[in-house]
Amino acid sequence: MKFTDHLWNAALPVYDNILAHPFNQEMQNGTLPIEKFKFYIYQDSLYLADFAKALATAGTRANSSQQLLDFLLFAQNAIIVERVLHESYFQEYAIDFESGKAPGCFAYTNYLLTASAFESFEVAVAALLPCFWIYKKVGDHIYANQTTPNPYQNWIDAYAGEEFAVSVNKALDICNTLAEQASEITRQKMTEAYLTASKLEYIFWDSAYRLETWPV
Ligand SMILES: Cc1ncc(CO)c(N)n1
Ligand SMILES: Cc1ncsc1CCO
Repeated sequence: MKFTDHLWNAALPVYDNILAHPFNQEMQNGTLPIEKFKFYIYQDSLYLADFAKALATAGTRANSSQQLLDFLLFAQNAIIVERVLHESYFQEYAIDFESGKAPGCFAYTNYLLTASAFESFEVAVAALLPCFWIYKKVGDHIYANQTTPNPYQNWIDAYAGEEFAVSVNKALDICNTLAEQASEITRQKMTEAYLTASKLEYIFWDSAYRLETWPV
């Protein structure tokens, strides 16, 4: 069994809860209120900016120039995706939030930045993997089960698309290669990091659905 199969099994309950979350259910049937989508897009632009930094930071500790290049390309793609959000949704929906990160986004980005800088490369990769893999799985699931026409079609297509799949498969391969050469303790830490980041993915969607704010 591949290490990533083990990771998938470990976080399966979290994934099932992500699919069942009203944000994704309503995204799938096209009824998600637009204020919630706008809030999500704004939070996601803040997320992607830090995610790009985390990917580049993790890359600096890669074991080979190929892995460094892969992570730098992921970082570049995350910046490109963030810019597309600004050029498309921010214009279309006149998004003009100034509130900054909600607690869910804050928790997730800080976790990824910390893991990418202060954990081993192996653990950093495991922490960054749910951003790829869970989004791909959720995108594919929604694409296959969606109501058509759907106002969120562009978003769905981006994550169900073939271009994104290439990056996801590359990240999975790197994670498996690292796990094969790692000690059992490191593999346990990788599983822990993967689980934490998966739960933070859930928290991120839940935060958007609740239009989460900070206590005053
Ligand atoms: C919160 C979050 N996780 C993952 C992705 C996909 O990279 C995204 N755009 N946003
Ligand atoms: C995982 C991920 N999400 C948005 S961009 C990116 C890197 C893909 O190359």
